[in-house]
Amino acid sequence: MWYYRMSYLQSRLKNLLKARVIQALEQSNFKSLFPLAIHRHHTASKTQNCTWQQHEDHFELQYANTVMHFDYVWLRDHCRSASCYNSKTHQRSLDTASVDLYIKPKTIHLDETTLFFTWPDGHVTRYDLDWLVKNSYEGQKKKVIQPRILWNAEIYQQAQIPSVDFQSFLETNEGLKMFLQNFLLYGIAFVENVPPTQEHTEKLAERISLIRETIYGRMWYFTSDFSRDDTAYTKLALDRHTDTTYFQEPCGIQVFHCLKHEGTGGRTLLVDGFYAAEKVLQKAPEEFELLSKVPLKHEYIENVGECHNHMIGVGPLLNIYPWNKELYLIRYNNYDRAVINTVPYDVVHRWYTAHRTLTVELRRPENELWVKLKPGKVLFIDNWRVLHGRESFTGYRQLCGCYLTRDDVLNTARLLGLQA
Ligand SMILES: C[N+](C)(C)CCCC[C@H](N)C(=O)O
Ligand SMILES: O=C(O)CCC(=O)C(=O)O
Ligand SMILES: [Fe+2]
Repeated sequence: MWYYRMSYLQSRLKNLLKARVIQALEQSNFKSLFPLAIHRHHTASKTQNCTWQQHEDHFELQYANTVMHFDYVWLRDHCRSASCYNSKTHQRSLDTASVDLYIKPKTIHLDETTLFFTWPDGHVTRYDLDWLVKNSYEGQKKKVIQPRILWNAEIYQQAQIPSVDFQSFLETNEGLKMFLQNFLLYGIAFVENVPPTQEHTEKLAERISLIRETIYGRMWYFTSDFSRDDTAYTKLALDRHTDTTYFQEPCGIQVFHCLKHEGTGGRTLLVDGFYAAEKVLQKAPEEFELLSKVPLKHEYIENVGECHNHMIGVGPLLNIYPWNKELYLIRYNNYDRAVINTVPYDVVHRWYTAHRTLTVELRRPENELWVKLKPGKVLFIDNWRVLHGRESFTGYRQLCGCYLTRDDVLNTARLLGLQA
């Protein structure tokens, strides 16, 4: 919690200082020096109800049931006029460092749904009111970046999500879009009737993304042959985990295709990490907070044959966007978690308590979705959200797959009109 307190205190201190400064200014009659002290404007028209106030250090706008606060530098920086912004490349041309940090508008006026700011040098900026609502901090705070359906086994099974057919995935935008929509909502999705070869699996992957090459290769192909220093390359059971927690940026998506299994066992376990984390948030919010604030290391050390690797990734178990507290990444791999030496003893004890609470949620049998991967059925897993594991097995089992770069999967989804 000490991470949290530091920044909280800092911001309290800042606010206190700000209040003091304003008080001091008012007491010594400095107010008259600032002609813009506070200007209130009420504009009620037939179509919109918009009110604004010009404060000393920011612009306050009420519109579409939202009270918004805009810094003047921010407003000047976001001018979309032809000289400040290239709307063809969608890039800023304005040199932000040339803006006076104490800039204030000379005049402000509203015309229909557009606000006009005239700056001291005469430059005019137009802001569409809806654009401001959409891009204000207050507007963003109320929104989720990624809509999701959190699930346990029953919720997932009841949803009866269809698998997408290989042909329709490769050849139609509808097939691909349906697949991606399900993938974004649930964090897992299946493609069926895939010819059981590495080449066809690669084709699938390339349809939605770039393949993320790692120390395991580009497309990997593995059996229980101990070829690498990792339990994945055995017949042992693997408890739920996310992969590559020891990368600074864990792989975004994992693709699995079981090409062959002559034997018993070997089912795949899937658990929605965000569903479990949400339960922790409801039951013990301070534990959720701790898991999202305490950074830890995960580590991969290997010395086998030609493979010499030492990877270290640092980050908290739960990663959230600070402005809306939305979860976007869970790192959970008890096998690969490194020595904890970055956390003082009293915090570490509370961290273990929080880790236990999360583990209890992740291990509830009702949260476990078990599937048997078969040749022809390819599974895509959001490795930032859904944990996977496997049952021990007998006999010869061959799995192929790859990791995908997350940015490129999301890019494909956005190009198809999905929110991602
Ligand atoms: C998928 N593939 C077999 C290539 C890699 C396995 C990586 C296993 C590692 N312990 C981790 O969880 O990251
Ligand atoms: O063998 C399996 O089904 C999965 C093993 C595993 O966790 C992995 O390869 O990442
Ligand atoms: Fe794994």
